[in-house]
Amino acid sequence: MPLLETHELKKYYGREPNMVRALDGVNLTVETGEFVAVVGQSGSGKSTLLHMLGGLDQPTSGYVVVEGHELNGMSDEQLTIFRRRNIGFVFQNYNLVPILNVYENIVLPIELDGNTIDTDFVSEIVNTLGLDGKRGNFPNELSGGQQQRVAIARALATKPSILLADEPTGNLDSKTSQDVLGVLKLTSTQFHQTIIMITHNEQIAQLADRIIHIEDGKMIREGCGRR
Ligand SMILES: Nc1ncnc2c1ncn2[C@@H]1O[C@H](COP(=O)(O)OP(=O)(O)OP(=O)(O)O)[C@@H](O)[C@H]1O
Repeated sequence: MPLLETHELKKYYGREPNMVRALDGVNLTVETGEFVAVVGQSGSGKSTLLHMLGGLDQPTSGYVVVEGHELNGMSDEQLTIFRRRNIGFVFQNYNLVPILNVYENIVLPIELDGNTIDTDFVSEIVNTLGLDGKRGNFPNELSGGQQQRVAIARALATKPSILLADEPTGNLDSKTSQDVLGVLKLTSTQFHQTIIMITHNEQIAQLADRIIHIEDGKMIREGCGRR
């Protein structure tokens, strides 16, 4: 069974004659441990797809199955819990909590779910992501690249089935982008973490195992990255 599967996924906004077909019949299958990049131009439907995969929004028709759970049948409350336990999100703007330090930001989702912190695992993440010396720092004391590392660490801390990254290097210069992408790649190999990353940048997408091109809400072709 694939880790994630979509079937004829559609998301339409508005009504005819002005209806926007943001997603128009996407059939996608992702296996455990894969690093998949979804590439497309602005307005091609990338964010809409990611929102559907992460249960942040409901499709017009079609469905998404993650680890055997069909997201579309879930109530908002069930979805919130499902997301917290199964999906790690990394956004362009980091979304860190400014009044919490690095360590507190990383373990926050675990605490919100009422779980005991696996301190060995969190330490492994913190060390792997090069944040050991920054545990007590606050987000405003970190560079953009460091903040994104914290966001990635936070996403990994709950051991999610899937990490969804939405233009994770969109706010970073090219050198820092390479650094953060290296961290994502390391995450994929070291923790065997399944990752779906969206980007408009072909070069960035090359880092993934598999590249899916999307245009006008449709998957137009698929290829392999450079690895
Ligand atoms: N809430 C909404 N209401 C109406 N139209 C929307 C809404 N959200 C997205 N769209 C439209 O759906 C299409 C796909 O948008 P989406 O944000 O998924 O594209 P994208 O590939 O992520 O673009 P970008 O790279 O610029 O973020 C666009 O035409 C957009 O204008």
